[in-house]
Amino acid sequence: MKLYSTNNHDLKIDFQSAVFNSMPQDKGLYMPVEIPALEQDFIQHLDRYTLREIAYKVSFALLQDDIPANDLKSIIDDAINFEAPLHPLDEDTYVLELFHGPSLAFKDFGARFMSRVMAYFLKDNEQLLDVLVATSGDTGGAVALGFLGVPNTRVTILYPKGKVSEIQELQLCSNGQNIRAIEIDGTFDDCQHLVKQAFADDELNSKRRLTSANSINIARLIPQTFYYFNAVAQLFRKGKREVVFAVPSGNFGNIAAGLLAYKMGLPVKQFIAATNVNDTVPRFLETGVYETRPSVQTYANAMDVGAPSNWVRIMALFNEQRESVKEMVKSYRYTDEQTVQAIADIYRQFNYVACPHTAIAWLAIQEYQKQQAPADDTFVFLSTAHPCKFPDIFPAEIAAKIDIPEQVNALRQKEKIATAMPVDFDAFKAFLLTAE
Ligand SMILES: Cc1ncc(COP(=O)(O)O)c(C=O)c1O
Ligand SMILES: N[C@@H](CCOP(=O)(O)O)C(=O)O
Repeated sequence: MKLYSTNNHDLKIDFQSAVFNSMPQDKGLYMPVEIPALEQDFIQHLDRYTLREIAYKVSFALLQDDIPANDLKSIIDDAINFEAPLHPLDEDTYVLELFHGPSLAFKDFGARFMSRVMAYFLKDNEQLLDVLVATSGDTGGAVALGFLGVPNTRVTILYPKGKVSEIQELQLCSNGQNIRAIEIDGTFDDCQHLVKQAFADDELNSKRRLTSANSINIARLIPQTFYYFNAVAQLFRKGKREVVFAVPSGNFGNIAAGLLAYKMGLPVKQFIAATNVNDTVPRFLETGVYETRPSVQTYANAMDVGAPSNWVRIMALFNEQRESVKEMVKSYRYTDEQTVQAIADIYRQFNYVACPHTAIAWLAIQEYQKQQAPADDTFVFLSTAHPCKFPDIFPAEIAAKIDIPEQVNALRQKEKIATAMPVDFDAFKAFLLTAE
């Protein structure tokens, strides 16, 4: 697969280079030069395939020139070793549960695939790979588990102090080995900015081999297409064909992957990007003005992103045409009060406990339904994290219903180890240069 920079269409590189360089020097993002259309026979008969078979077919269409078929299959089988089931709320509404991986968030798809792809490409005796990741809550934990013990790699996680849940923090800060955490006295956007500054710093790049495990890295995006195909496969088995996906969105990597799947031929009627009050994208779609703002802290903390890095990819998928994006992507925003109310409503109506991010996607479906003429649609909202990661958000009655997975009980026994740091690039650079 050849990739170009969204800031310079003449700059083209191969997949392996894009994985290790993660971001072009011109600060664009890498996108496939050509998006392969999947065979109609495969699309029409998705229901015949398992998640892993789908993952292999989709990734092979993209990466056949980069990773031999058998190696790709081994990577998939190792990385995607958990399911993404659809849970019915009613006849036409389903939750796509993406939290059955080790870190209990959808990030496991991207992080596990990416770590295995990097390990595959890394050669013995190469310079240590410094993997940087900014997190607003979930990415860091998934990346930590994805890279834990991977030889020749070292992960540095930056997270905003006081803005992640206790369980998320333990997932970031209790790994040891080749994983270390920095607690930044700022917002997620500050963390993301520090990481981007590191990639642009000549001295740092001459002395360290840096790469990103954020969704700016194309290796994170590809595996996130798998579960959209697999959701449609599950719906086909139920005889359902017209699907509307609602995606809780922050950095817009998840929905960008859904739109990539759509461009590869996945039949989808509509995407809905649901945000909290960090509403850069819904404002842009309404007004045409793309204005990033400092992020605001909310209950859906992993979506507290004021400058969503993947939006440029979505614009690129639609040839920079806002009107075309608007046709395929509706976008609505919600406050914390609405989020808490939605959690209670979902619980009361369906006896289902949704995390705050997931609840926002459900709200967006309600809004979309109000605005459209009735149709024979099936609604799928993505559940991006296990509710146990956010125990403080739920009223006691609902919290009591949450099944706590074994790995969370084990986490609570562990010690938090993190380096405290202000929002100061010099301090971050010194840390990367001096620490062994
Ligand atoms: C639980 C959860 N929901 C939603 C999101 C938003 O996803 P994206 O940043 O891909 O838009 C995130 C973080 O990325 C998350 O951790
Ligand atoms: N919501 C994310 C923020 C990082 O986004 P990513 O798209 O780069 O993974 C998180 O949970 O950390």
